Amino acid sequence: MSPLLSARGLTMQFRGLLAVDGVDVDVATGSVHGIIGPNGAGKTTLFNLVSGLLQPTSGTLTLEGRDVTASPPYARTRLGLARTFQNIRVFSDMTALENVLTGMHTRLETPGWKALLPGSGAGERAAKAQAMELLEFVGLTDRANVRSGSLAYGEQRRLEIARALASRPRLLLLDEPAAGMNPAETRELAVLLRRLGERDISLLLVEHDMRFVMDLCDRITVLNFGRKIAEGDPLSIRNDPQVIEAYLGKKVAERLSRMLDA
Ligand SMILES: Nc1ncnc2c1ncn2[C@@H]1O[C@H](COP(=O)(O)OP(=O)(O)OP(=O)(O)O)[C@@H](O)[C@H]1O
Repeated sequence: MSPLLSARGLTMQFRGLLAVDGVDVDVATGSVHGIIGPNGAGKTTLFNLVSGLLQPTSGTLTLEGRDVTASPPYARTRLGLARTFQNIRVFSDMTALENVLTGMHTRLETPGWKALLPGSGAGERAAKAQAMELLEFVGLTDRANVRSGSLAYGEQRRLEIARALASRPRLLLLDEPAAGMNPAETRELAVLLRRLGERDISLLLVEHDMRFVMDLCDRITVLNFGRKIAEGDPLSIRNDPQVIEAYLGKKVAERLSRMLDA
């Protein structure tokens, strides 16, 4: 089966700096794929290239076999790509339900926000029912009519995911989904993300929380100084000497390896 998302030689140069340097990545249908790497490795830049916020200096990107290298973000959304942001972006003055309805505008004939207007009848009811189903899926049914700005942090993150799901993505990009969460919220999030597979949604995520990444991902790509230095399942990545060295520095990695060998 051809990959859902495929990057070939993806490169992004900011003036003299190669933030992403000739990266090849395939995200398989049905997989949870993590991107990790030390600070400044190029993870966010890679993510912005995939979602279309940045145009690569060179390289190609295909989504289900279609070349989307030059497509703007909204066109990628129509083709099945959705994302959440590191700094949660919900509309804090809208209710949770209204936020999810805004996420439907890419695929509804009656845009989500219009469905909120009185008198839009069947369209309004159908859109609300779908939005409520998504709120139920993320565990926020009883918060539907609460102003989003007053939700707890972990709830806002789940709301952002519900809104992203409203565009019916095939691939959901999550930028540091566990950032700022307490351990209980992180565990709940992992359970929720695993259940996305039941909906035929694949995941590509950037994350610093190693335990979260190792527990959740089927496959991990490791970047360092913009280059891909390793790729594989969590166990092989955990034991990869180049990955250990990238995180710990050469000297510490060598000392650790000597200690483990002794
Ligand atoms: N718009 C930009 N202009 C110039 N340089 C940039 C720009 N965006 C990122 N960079 C540089 O590109 C490199 C990669 O940055 P990026 O934010 O992609 O790394 P990262 O792996 O996401 O880091 P972190 O884990 O700290 O978020 C860094 O050296 C960064 O300073």
